[in-house]
Amino acid sequence: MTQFLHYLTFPYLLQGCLVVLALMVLSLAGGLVVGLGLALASDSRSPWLSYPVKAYIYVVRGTPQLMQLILIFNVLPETGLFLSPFASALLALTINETAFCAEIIRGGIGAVSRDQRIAATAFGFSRPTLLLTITLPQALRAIIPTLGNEAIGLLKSTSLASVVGVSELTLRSQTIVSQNFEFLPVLLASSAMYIIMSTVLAFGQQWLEQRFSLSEKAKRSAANAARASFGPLEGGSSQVSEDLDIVPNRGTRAPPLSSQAPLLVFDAVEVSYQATKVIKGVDLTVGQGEVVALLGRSGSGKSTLMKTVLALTDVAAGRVLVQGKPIAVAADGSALPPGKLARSRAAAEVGMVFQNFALFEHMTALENAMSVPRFVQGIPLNEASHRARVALIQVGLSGFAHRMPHELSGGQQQRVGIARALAGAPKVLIFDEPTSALDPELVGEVNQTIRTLASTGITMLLSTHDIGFAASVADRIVFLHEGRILEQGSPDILRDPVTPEFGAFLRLAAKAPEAASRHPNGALSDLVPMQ
Ligand SMILES: Nc1ncnc2c1ncn2[C@@H]1O[C@H](COP(=O)(O)OP(=O)(O)OP(=O)(O)O)[C@@H](O)[C@H]1O
Repeated sequence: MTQFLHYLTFPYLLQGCLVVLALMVLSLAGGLVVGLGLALASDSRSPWLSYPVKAYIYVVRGTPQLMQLILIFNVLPETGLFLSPFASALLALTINETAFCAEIIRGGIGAVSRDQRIAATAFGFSRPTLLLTITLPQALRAIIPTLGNEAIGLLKSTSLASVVGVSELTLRSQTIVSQNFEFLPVLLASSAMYIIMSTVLAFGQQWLEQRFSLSEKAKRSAANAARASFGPLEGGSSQVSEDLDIVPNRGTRAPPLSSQAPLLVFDAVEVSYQATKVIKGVDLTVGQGEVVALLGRSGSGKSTLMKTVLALTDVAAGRVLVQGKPIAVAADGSALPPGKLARSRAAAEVGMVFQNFALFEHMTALENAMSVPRFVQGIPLNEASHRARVALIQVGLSGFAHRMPHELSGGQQQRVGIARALAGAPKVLIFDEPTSALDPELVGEVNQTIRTLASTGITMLLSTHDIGFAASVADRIVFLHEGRILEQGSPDILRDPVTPEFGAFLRLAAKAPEAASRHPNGALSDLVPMQ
């Protein structure tokens, strides 16, 4: 025991631990930095980039680390590059780490929901901003456990450096043993040192997991909210009513300003997925201040048509104009490159609300609402926060600003989604079936929020399966069937469908009792013909 304790505190072995830690920390850091680049390149759409990177990862992961170490130590001098044993070992370990970290990071990025990335793209986040503010923070949180494992594995792998003469812990233990033959105390002491270092790493991993967990962030946000009250916006100060004029609530809906140029124009739009045409020549305009509701069966193309507004899906023929301009096309008719396309989306002043909310899960309600002013419009922090708070008040969620999405009901999450769209001060709001992912009892609060917004005179294009709601909110109903507009007109067309397809659609919808119960002014059957 005395011998064991003697070696456990033996400076020669402790210095070996420092070499182990230096090798581990430096190669992991290098592996993470290069691995991030490799992860992004391996997911690149360009095969010239992705295939070589995939091949590199395949080869590095498939060869023994010891062989890589010996190869680098012996082959590099033949090319005229002489590295110390430590540098050779560090290079070999780092190369190995790049491949493993690339795959770990790629897995983390893949774990971030696609909906969030689509939402950020729709709002005009540039690719680097999307990566830094949405994808990486969530990916890193997801990979902490795997990364902890990787760090511990790497700590042990540093012992391989002993074969090229790096004087790390294993080599130092062997040196002592070869001189005094005290195998047991020396090897037990060095093993205990490895275990102590691994334990520190495991605690570090646990701390990081805790620190970056969503529930921990929720606790911190709640504590912050308790410390600093919500501020002057709460309680209906005059500042609030002034600020709410971002979207002034006039109580009753202003008539559409049809004399002005339309905000949205769909001109003979066609969209195909692979060989299947799903939008087949749609002509539609949405005037300023108009609320247009798209109705149609599931699969009729409502979401696809809405996605064309922000160029989230390619248009095969025709054009879509927002405020008179195409989003994805340059003046010379060429397609905009990604950076310019993101700026074009941001400049379009379109706010979008998604079927599945697509909230940024690592951000509080306030941060979600701040995201567009802050990361897309470059508005300073204080003003972005102010705008976001105003938007949260508009959707009736001022008391929930510091809640994380997972602490909100579906209806509240969707209202945060609406606040996020509003905080960018859009000219047009697009709602893609905003209530279809909600339990029936939560639909009312979201519909009421949309109705209130509609009464302010903001331009809206919305798709819904809820005919009663469409009738109560829209100036114009548009019926889409198999990618074509079959009928459109005032909500009165709901009482008097012309085409058999629209009649059949309305009868089918009228049979759904939950749809009828959602209609604010009575049963849906009052509105639609029952044949
Ligand atoms: N990414 C895609 N790849 C291939 N086909 C797709 C894709 N997205 C949609 N489609 C197809 O395009 C058609 C229109 O889909 P879309 O989602 O626009 O309909 P929708 O009217 O919004 O339906 P729902 O009311 O169920 O949301 C459907 O046949 C659908 O299967």
